[in-house]
Amino acid sequence: MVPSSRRDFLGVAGIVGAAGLASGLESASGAASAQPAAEAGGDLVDVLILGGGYAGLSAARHLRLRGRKVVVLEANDRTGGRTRDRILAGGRRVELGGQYIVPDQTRVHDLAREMGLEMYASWNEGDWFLDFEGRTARYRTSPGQCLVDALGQPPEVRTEIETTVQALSELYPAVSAATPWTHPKAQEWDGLMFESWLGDRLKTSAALRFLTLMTNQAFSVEPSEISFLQMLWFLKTSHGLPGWALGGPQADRVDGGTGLLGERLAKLLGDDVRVGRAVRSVTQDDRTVSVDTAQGSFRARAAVVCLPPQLTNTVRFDPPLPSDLYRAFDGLQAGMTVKVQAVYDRPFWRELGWSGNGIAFEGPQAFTFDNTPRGGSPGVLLGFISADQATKWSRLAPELRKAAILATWSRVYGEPALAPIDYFEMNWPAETFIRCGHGCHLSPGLWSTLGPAFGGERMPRFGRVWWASSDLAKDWVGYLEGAIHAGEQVGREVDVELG
Ligand SMILES: Cc1cc2nc3c(=O)[nH]c(=O)nc-3n(C[C@H](O)[C@H](O)[C@H](O)COP(=O)(O)OP(=O)(O)OC[C@H]3O[C@@H](n4cnc5c(N)ncnc54)[C@H](O)[C@@H]3O)c2cc1C
Repeated sequence: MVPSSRRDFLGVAGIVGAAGLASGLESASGAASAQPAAEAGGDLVDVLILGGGYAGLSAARHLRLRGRKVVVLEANDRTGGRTRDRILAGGRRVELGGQYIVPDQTRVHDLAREMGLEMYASWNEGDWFLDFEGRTARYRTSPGQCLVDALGQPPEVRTEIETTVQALSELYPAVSAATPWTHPKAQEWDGLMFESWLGDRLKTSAALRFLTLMTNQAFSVEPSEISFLQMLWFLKTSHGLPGWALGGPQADRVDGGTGLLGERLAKLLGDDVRVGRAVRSVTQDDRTVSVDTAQGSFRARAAVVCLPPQLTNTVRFDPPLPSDLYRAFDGLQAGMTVKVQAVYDRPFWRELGWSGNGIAFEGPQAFTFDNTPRGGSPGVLLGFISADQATKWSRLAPELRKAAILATWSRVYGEPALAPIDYFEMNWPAETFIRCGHGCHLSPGLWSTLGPAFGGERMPRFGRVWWASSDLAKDWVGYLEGAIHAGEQVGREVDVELG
């Protein structure tokens, strides 16, 4: 496809303010076929994709399906980004990163089907535990049911929690996922910390603790780190509060793991995926983009940066990024999530009537889920350590952390929980090429001023360089669905511009 008119095309160029860089993609098209193999990196390809997570792989696949020649440059020695499986003794896999998929996330469901993998429901039979203020409650949960009753608190706590969740639910739909700064109250809400908004409403400390924990778990942040606008935007792009964060059951899983799903997607692209290629710099002129790695240079007519976006400024851009785009990326703060898992020969807690799911307000791992692979063996307990708890516990010696985590589980499930046959942790913010948990958020006050740099309805762009990642998606931000959504959207936008 070609831009509908020269004027439309220049309109896009005007948006990115790229000092003339955006013009000329159409003529580069001719140049690509007439003058291939122009430099050390080999052939001039259509599009270089920087980063081989779900966003990068989805963009590459989309462009490949439209006949574009693409090369994916991935820094790590594997693709998949924030997904990865660990293969247990016996060959079953468990997920170390993103794993749960809700029914509405149709892109992941479709991808799993296409890659020959089935989805299955997370385990939710049996009782949940709730550790709160020195008391362990045992309760049953079902879709739509909230754990508030199990807190054992006076009725006003329940009322405060319910009315606050209701107030959020009424406000977030009016915030645009693509252009949150256009809301009439955007500036006011971007200057208001979510913590202050909660503090003004809540009179009981139990309600505040509950809503803080929910924020930590659902979005990997503290209410003191984000503006009220950021919170409403999170809710908008996540389609509301996830049911599990209120004590409902977890979503579905991919049989074999989301790591395997990413591996199959990468396999489709074959040799066009190059691992071990950490991008150091991106240079563009009005015809091509050159990308430099320690293992050589590559050249294309366009490039898509699919890194975790808060790592954008670890790459040198020539010409430099416009100041608003640079500052917008610079203003992204990483959320914190660490996953810990203990493996047992069988899910023995199920025999005691426990589901293997629960919530501990005091434990390092606030949420626990039964992560046993489909088929029921071996038994796996999964814990999430999030936000400030993750920062605090990451500083401690691994033995201390492990002891505290297993102690939480043994208080509920008894002594066998202290003796797993395998135990492992995945600290995503400590990973060199990830450096964040589920995702990231903009520092308070920046949405209303710098938000437009992220492209509005379109993906961010500077000349011949575009961006895509789950954190920049226009829907399902911070989810695998968002990564695919962003990858496909950028694929469409680049394809149109290449003509
Ligand atoms: C602990 C945890 C739990 C999660 N749980 C869920 C869940 O249950 N459900 C869900 O849907 N989502 C979940 N997510 C979120 C989901 O995993 C992410 O949204 C998604 O994987 C992000 O994909 P991406 O392609 O945008 O980015 P990434 O997966 O981060 O990919 C970016 C890629 O860029 C590469 N890279 C970095 N620097 C360079 C460089 N200089 N040069 C070249 N390559 C580079 C990285 O190595 C990486 O492969 C979770 C995430 C975490 C961390």
